[in-house]
Amino acid sequence: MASFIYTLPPFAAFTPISNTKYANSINPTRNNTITLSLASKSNTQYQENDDYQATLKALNSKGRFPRKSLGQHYMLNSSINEQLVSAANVKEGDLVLEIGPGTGSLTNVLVNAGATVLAIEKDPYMAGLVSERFADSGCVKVLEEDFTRCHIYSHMSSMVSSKDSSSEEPGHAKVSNNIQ
Ligand SMILES: C[S@@+](CC[C@H](N)C(=O)[O-])C[C@H]1O[C@@H](n2cnc3c(N)ncnc32)[C@H](O)[C@@H]1O
Repeated sequence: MASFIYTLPPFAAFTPISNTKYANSINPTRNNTITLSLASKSNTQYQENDDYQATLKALNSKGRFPRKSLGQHYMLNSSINEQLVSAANVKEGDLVLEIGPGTGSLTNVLVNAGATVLAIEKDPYMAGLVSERFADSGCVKVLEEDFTRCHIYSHMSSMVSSKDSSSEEPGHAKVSNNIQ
């Protein structure tokens, strides 16, 4: 598994920020029952806690198991996601392409950092889940697609233009993922 966030000084070179191997994630070989309950947003954060217990509880009720074929295992430690986002220096106004949001735990931290997120998720169930989770946020667009077949540029550029027209100082475009 590779876990990293790339920072693109507007559409320039990639710089890997971090690599976490299987730490604090649900192993798909474990017999965990998985359901994701959708948290309500607080005043400043979309969801305050995405830690192990919260995620297990969330993954519990719909009998949903991680699919090995899609390399599904989920980050259960919100502080690691916070470190990733901090290391990538994600700031208010940034536009982040997130490949494979899964449960949306990293998405949540990105949103709380002030980013707008384009999340591309191949699994229809997880895509629906993330869409629902962030439906009210106004800053997450979810595409149910295989990122290798997705016309990322057109989606990113349409989001960049809409952001540029609404802000005085455009942010950076960044890419994050945690896929196997
Ligand atoms: C290892 S999980 C990580 C989920 C989440 N980022 C986390 O850290 O908890 C990888 C995610 O990528 C998705 N995925 C795998 N291959 C993909 C592809 N080709 N295009 C889009 N999403 C993909 C999986 O369905 C899964 O939700």
